[in-house]
Amino acid sequence: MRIKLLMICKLPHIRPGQSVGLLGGSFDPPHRGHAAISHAALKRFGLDHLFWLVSPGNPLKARQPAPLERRISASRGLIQHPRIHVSGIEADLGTRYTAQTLRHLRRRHPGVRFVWLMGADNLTHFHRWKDWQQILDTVPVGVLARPGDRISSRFSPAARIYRHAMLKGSESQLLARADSPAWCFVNLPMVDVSSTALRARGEWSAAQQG
Ligand SMILES: Nc1ncnc2c1ncn2[C@@H]1O[C@H](COP(=O)(O)OP(=O)(O)OP(=O)(O)O)[C@@H](O)[C@H]1O
Ligand SMILES: O=C(O)c1ccc[n+]([C@@H]2O[C@H](COP(=O)([O-])O)[C@@H](O)[C@H]2O)c1
Repeated sequence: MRIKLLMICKLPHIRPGQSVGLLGGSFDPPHRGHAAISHAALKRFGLDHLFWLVSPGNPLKARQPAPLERRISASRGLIQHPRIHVSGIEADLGTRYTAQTLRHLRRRHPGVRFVWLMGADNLTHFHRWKDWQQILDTVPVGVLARPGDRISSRFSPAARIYRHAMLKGSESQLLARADSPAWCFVNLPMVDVSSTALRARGEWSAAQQG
């Protein structure tokens, strides 16, 4: 039983020396914006693999998301790429906070270069996350531009406090192999879509079609 649990709690496909992006999110529902930043992150940060960590629930959001199985299945329907994998690893690990998830994954995958990925809106509020400085001090962070937050996020408390650790967009290929703290903001053609807007329009099931 214990052996089975340890196997489930590992991310498949990855090996020491590889660089692996982690995009955590509610994916309630998944949409084109998630796909666009994933493709951009693979390319701009030179990642070998990218995992969507479909979260049991954002610890800062009171609203209960749709059932995890539904969000995972919709995510798998939306993203089909040989190096992008959809996972419910946080539910398997029993973690909810990103710092906790990263601690588990780094322990279980020594030698793998994890990169935490997020849209610019999350950089704006990053200083409210549990152990946010520990995240930045231990794992490179890639931030993808998002409509509405592209400029303001760069003046957020986390961005200001860690300004010394910022790589230029033109240095994005260095991020995965950089010593922490290191973070990099990349611009990309932005996709103005959010799960909130899709839910408000009652488009949850149509979202898979993008
Ligand atoms: N259109 C987008 N452009 C850039 N980043 C995005 C976009 N949509 C989502 N992201 C990023 O993807 C990650 C997961 O996002 P999430 O699943 O919360 O989607 P969301 O559209 O932000 O949802 P909600 O509207 O419910 O907050 C977050 O880091 C978020 O910043
Ligand atoms: O660890 C935290 O304190 C924390 C606070 C807010 C959000 N997160 C994570 O950030 C990711 C994006 O969340 P969301 O709800 O914007 O999709 C998701 O993996 C959440 O678990 C994590």
